[in-house]
Amino acid sequence: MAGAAVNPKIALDGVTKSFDLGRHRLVALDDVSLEIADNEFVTVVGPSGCGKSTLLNILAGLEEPTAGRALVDGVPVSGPGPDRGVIFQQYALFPWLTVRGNVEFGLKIAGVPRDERRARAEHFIDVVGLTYFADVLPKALSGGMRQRCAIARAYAVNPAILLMDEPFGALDALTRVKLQDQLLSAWDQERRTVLFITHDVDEAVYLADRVIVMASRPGRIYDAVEVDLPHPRTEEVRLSAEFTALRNRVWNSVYHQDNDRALPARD
Ligand SMILES: Nc1ncnc2c1ncn2[C@@H]1O[C@H](COP(=O)(O)OP(=O)(O)OP(=O)(O)O)[C@@H](O)[C@H]1O
Repeated sequence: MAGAAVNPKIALDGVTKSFDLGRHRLVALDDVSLEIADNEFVTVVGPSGCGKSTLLNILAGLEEPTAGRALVDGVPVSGPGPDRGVIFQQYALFPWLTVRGNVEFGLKIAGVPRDERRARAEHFIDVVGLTYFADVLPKALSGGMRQRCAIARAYAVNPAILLMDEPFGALDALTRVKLQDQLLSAWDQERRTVLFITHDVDEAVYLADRVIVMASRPGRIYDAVEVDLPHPRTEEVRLSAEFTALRNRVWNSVYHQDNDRALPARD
């Protein structure tokens, strides 16, 4: 099993997911087992179609495995829940609500009283650096700012787990780097268990405690790379020889995959 924690926050136990495509059956995930510790930041990289989103959707409770189990705190996932905040590439903000309104929305649904709602929203709007934009509508925000708003909204409901599916994929390189730093600084302040999907190997290494590399046909875990770079992650870390070595290691694992190999299961 890739990563064995004592009491894992998240566990995938022999998860297989296949889709019926009429005359064919597509195995999107084949016997995937993975454990993620509480407050661990795990990134997932791999070629297009290797099942990254399927894996995240199963954990989010949006898809059901065909075989095997997804567990959170030892309890099988049976649908979406407030313990798991999900952030997709397309920031799904309500266009008719201000930044504050968007961030408060989930709290309102959760029945959080007005004053506490306000205070919590304010705090997380601050954390993502949108203080001066709290009262504007999403249409007045740039793409990066909208994504920061989505992050504040996910953080505000205080989920123990953040599931992020290429959240910075649509952004320019500079905004992306800034959001990576902001996400890490938010994570340093308010630790969460994070599963973060990306196509960007540098991003995967920079953010993670551990990078999971997947392979396709069938989708499976191919490699797991521990990232022992210091925190806080700074530009110095990003430019260090240690970072480059890890990045090259992950790059090789993603782009020079040996089709017969899969990470052997640990006992
Ligand atoms: N609802 C579905 N019905 C049929 N096939 C699906 C469905 N969802 C995913 N698949 C297939 O499962 C495989 C894995 O898809 P998935 O989106 O999980 O891959 P991915 O690694 O996230 O890809 P990408 O990096 O391109 O976003 C793909 O071959 C895809 O076509």
